[in-house]
Amino acid sequence: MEAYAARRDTGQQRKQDSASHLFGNNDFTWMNLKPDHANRPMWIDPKKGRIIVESFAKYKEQALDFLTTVAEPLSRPKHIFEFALTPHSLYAAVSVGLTPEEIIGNLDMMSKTPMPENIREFILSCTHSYGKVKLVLKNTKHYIESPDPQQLQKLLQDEVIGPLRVQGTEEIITTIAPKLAGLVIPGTKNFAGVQQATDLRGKERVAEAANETPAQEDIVNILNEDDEEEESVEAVHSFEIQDDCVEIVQKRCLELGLPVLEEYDFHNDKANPSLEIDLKPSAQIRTYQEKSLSKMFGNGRAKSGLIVLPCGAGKTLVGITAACTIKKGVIILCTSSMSVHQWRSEFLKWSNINPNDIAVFTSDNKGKFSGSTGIIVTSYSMVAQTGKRSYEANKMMEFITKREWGLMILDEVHVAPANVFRKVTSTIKTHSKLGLTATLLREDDKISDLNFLIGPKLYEANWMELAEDGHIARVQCAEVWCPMTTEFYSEYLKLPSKKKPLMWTMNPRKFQAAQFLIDYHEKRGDKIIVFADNIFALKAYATKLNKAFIYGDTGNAERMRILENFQHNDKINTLFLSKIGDTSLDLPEATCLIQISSHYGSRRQEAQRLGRILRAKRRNDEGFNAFFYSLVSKDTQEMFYSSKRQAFLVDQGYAFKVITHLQGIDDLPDLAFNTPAERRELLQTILLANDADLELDDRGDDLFHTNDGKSQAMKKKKKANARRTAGALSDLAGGQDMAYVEQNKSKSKELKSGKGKDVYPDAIFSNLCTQNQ
Ligand SMILES: Nc1ncnc2c1ncn2[C@@H]1O[C@H](COP(=O)(O)OP(=O)(O)OP(=O)(O)O)[C@@H](O)[C@H]1O
Repeated sequence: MEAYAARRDTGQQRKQDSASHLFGNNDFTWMNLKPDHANRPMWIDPKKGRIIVESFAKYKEQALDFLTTVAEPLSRPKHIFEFALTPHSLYAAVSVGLTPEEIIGNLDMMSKTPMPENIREFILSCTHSYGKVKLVLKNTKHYIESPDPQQLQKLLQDEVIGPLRVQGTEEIITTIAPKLAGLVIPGTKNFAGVQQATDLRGKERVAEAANETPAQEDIVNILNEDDEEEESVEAVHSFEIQDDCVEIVQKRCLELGLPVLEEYDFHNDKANPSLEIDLKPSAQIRTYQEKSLSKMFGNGRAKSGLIVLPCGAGKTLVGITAACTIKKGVIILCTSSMSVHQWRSEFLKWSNINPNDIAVFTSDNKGKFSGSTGIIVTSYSMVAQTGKRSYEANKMMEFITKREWGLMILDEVHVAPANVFRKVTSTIKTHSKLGLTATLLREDDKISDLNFLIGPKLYEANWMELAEDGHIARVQCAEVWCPMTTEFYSEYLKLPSKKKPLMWTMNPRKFQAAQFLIDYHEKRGDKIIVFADNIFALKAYATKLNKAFIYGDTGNAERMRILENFQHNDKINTLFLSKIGDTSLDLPEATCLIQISSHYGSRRQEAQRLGRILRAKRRNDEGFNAFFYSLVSKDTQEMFYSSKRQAFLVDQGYAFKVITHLQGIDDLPDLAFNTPAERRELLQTILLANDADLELDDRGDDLFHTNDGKSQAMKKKKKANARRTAGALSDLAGGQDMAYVEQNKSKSKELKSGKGKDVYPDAIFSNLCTQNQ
């Protein structure tokens, strides 16, 4: 993009005034405003292809709708939204059926200034070859298909792709490809509630259009245009490629500037048996779910790609509706066996699928469906496993790999490593792939792999919009700055960098802030999750404050007992969790999060943790807000990591308030580490901490993770190295200081012994929630 800008942005006449120097190279006053610019919602930066939308503009909704299809959302704070045109976003736009001319025309129409020439060129150069080549699966064979036979000849002459054509097959096959008129997705247009909403939106737009200037009318008309296409026929040409080389061909085509689109003409698939499945009439798809699905099924075929919706926004129902639309065999891959069972029960809840037609494949269950086709729900690890399998597991894998699937749903796509996807997508033959995730963030930068392993991003929801509509909770975010005590800070400066994180986590002022916030929110009636990656800190905080905690080594039965108490026992309102609680944790009772230690600058972890309160049960109570606090030790490196972590959420429109002093903290009775002696003792403990104490919980970030053989072995090895015991702590601390470790009996132990197991009936619990509104 910058290269285009450099070529084009020369010698433009800038209007100089007294403020011009403040804008430097970003002074775009030379661009002429259109006469009716006030009615147009956006600006296009001619240098970087960035698009700025005024959130207060009249047609912002239509502009956002269109931009979600053609551009990547970068940031969506309250008043200004920023998008970027990128090769990937334009690829996604073409894949949902937009032509380069439509993209340019619509952008130009909505822009306050004429479309910059270099942006026009950029769009044309990125899109002229997109959509020309498709990957199609027919009768379990893979074909490269194109309406242009010359394009295929070029590919056949390519040194990488040429040899991958299946020998002995016709060089180029020509067939007729019917194009379908507008498709009706079950549940999105058929159901009464949604139909009414759609009608209403349509009427509002027509009424508005009656009072528009010509330019506005254009915007309304073009954006309201349906995707309907005339029934037409055209010739398509194809050649067959070897099944195990699909990825090589896809990668090579991308290098040649011909990204391969995967499309499935499921209406005309007579080779695969149809599945009896429909959404139940009670299932009403929400507007954003409908929008995301319309990107997948835009031109009557199923396109492979990624749908990004925040935690708790209903990705499962999106997947189920996709399955009900395609009505062929479906395979679903999840991150844990817990979610495998959740997916199956959600299918039974939302659709009329016969329970015999949906089976699960986990280490404990190897069921098959009874009919000629059906649904299998399994986990990535079951399919990608490399070691020796049991006889039944082998049979099951054969059952899965020997057939052709209509749809593969990949849940939580950002979590599994790229090589696992590679294994899954290359061993299972499927016509279309749908990846679901809350964030496309990976700290290992492997996210771009998803683009050709699964497909482009088809839709990304706006978190703030969903919160406004009550689909996810509104969250108030705050960063609490905790000064280091003098003695801690002078030691902090001297310590080697690997010991510093423990110092900023165990900072006594941070401890006090956590204690105060827990007390404050418990009194408000909140249920609080405190996150600490460092296990030493997790145990120290929880023990001192007499709260329950769960980390990697907590056994399954104990985890369940603690979680159950947290949900239903009004005496257990705070739960300390290591990073194993970052994902998959469904605790809609939780309304407040406090983060005391985290994985450095991980934006993904920050977003996942916030996700734990987005589905708060009370989200639709009037005036309800959930709270997310990040406690940060002032003047330490943690400040830097903290701002890095927040970047993604800030881009989603969350504003982090900085709290430098917690009102009333000094009046809290029994404030921990309030005397110099206590603080000195704590400092001694930290200075003598061994390497194991510095470790973060690396037992995966899934609370319901069931360890396979390998991770069990790792677990044992870890245990042998770790020397973290109460005894060690007290030994180091000296006589009177033993109080620190032993004075409070662990809440977790209390729960284990059954003492705290006082499960209140739901009625009392919900009464408690409303009282403390
Ligand atoms: N259209 C809808 N109508 C009613 N309820 C819905 C709808 N869509 C989703 N839900 C409900 O919202 C809740 C969250 O849905 P789901 O578990 O699919 O979210 P998710 O996006 O997968 O979240 P996570 O990323 O945390 O797993 C569920 O209780 C689900 O039943």
